[in-house]
Amino acid sequence: VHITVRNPRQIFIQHSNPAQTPLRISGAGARFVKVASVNQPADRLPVFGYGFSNPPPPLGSGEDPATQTCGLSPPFCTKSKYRSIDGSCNNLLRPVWGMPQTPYGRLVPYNYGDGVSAWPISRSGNPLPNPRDISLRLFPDRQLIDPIWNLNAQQWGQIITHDMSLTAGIAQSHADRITCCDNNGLLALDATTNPFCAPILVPPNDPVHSPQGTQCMNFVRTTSTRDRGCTPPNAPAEPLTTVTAYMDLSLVYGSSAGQANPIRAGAGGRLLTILRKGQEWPPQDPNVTLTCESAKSPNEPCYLAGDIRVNQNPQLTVLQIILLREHNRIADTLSRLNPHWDDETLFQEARRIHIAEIQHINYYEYLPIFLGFENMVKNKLIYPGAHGYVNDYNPNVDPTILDEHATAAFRHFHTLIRGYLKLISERRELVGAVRMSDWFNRPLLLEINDSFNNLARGLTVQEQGFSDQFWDTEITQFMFKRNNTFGGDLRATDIQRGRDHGLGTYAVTRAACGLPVPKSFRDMQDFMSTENVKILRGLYESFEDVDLVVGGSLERNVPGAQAGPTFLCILTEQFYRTRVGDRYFFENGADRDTAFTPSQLETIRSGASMARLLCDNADGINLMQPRAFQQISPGNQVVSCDDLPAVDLSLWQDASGLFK
Ligand code: HEM
Repeated sequence: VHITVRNPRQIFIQHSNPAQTPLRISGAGARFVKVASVNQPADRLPVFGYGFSNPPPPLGSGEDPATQTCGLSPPFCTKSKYRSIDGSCNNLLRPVWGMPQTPYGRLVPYNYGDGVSAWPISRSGNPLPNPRDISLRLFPDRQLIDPIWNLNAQQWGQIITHDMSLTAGIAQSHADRITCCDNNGLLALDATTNPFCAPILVPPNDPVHSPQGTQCMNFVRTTSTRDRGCTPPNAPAEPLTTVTAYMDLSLVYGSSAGQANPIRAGAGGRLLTILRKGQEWPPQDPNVTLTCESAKSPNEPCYLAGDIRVNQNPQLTVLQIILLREHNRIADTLSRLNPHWDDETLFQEARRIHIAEIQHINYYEYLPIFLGFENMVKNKLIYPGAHGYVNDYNPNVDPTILDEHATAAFRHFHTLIRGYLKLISERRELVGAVRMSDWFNRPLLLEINDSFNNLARGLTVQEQGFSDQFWDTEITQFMFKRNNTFGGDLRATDIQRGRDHGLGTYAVTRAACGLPVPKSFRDMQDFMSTENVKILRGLYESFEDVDLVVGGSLERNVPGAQAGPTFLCILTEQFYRTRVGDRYFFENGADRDTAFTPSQLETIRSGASMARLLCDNADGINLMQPRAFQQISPGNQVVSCDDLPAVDLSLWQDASGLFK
């Protein structure tokens, strides 16, 4: 069945039997008819289903690179075969696009209380409903699990997130730099005086926190262009992101030379590792007490990587380590094939192959699960079965991460999180489980006995949570609880962050997506359940006040996808831009200096898979199901890792010495 959401912009989703969907996904086990290579004219506007074109101002029309980087010196570009570490010069005409320390992009105008930076308010001028109250009433814990996809699908989403954005000035894992609400849940002196403070107040009827006497949860506002003094007086504050926007594994390699250099080994093109009990682990963070605040001793493992969030939760850290080892595995193989290559060539070539593998996994294996296969094909996000290059790079498409994506739509997938993590043996038997909140910011767990391998297998065996309005209490009652009985609430934080960034409301964003716009609470029943609309009516004064973060998460999922129409619109737009706005996207062959050879591209397409990534980089994993984002099932049984296709790195052998 084709589902068509109303004109002029449309979402097409093929409603297919979900059990069959995975068979359509590329990677291991894909069956596609080959099509010829695709050439998109480079100067076309993004002909994308939703029609957001946001054409950039013509060059020379006052676009000032210095303001775009908020005071940092604009980059000087030389054309290179390799991506820069900070994303600069990916777009040769607009070299700051996608760089760290630049503002998030926007689909709809800012919605601050005063149009500049003040906290958003309701139409009537009254405060918006309390975010913790909204969380308690609309996002409770029901433990509904996904029948098809495993925890790896959930966890990989966080990897993609960390590759794409990071709010400036916010720790997102360890203690914030400003205390608006102290560790005992009491309002601090700064709460009312520090302009960065917007603590989440605990409502008096909070069944969890009120009896404890907890008044608040800490919340620090994101650093914006105004805070850095690079916005004119009456222009809206633009929140900043601090990592590269590109899908370039910045979480592995860092987003600046200062981050990248300390994690490089300086020989063999490798990243730095420490050998313990015969396995490679990331280097130690020099500031254990700050970074891994839950560590009981400064000698506990606390990792340093390209992203400051690396230690945040055990399964995130498992995947970061898998990615670190994959880089070194590629570098070691290249070094054997090409003994004449120096450290820099080996590093850059390994990085380039690694990024291509992950882009392939992200677009052809992961995203179709959440955005819907047909939706991605129709909107030109993927070209399944393509043979040869897909030349769709468009220098007019800005790859900057949209605030609506990072602060609302992609955060919806916090709903998939499971609070207890299963430990699974090689025989795929349950050997234990850990509670997430016992191990936030404490990666020691991974090095206890065989936990790393057990957790990695657990990712592929345990079910992810269902994509719905139900959230696990480990992240709504116990997040970063440290030594306390209870902790923070990620859902309330997401709602508060949306307001902090002045996101447009739910109704305004629906309009921007070309979706039917509600004219009353009652109209909202077309997109969400009557019970939820009733609760919304009890919380908000007007349907026009409903936050995007809240309304978007309550919509019924579009068949074949794991989000409602509004979030699907935003996600599809973002991942379109991320692909088409990246000159180095792995399928792009328009520029011979940066392209893979046709045979290299084919081996990435046929050999890179999530299953192979896990097999190759966890010592104890010798068996894996081919579709590693999907639970083990009759059509997806574990097989020997040796039977899974692999990327043929011999195609990078440089016998002629021409490479260097
Ligand atoms: C156990 C898993 C996870 C935990 C504990 C977690 C926790 C957090 C926290 C604490 C923040 C910052 C909140 C704030 O202060 O605004 C955040 C941000 C975010 N999370 Fe998660 N998260 C998890 C998994 C995921 C997953 C699976 C996704 C998506 C598939 C996701 C998407 C995002 C996004 C897009 C942001 C905003 C990033 C930025 O621009 O800074 N997270 N998460």
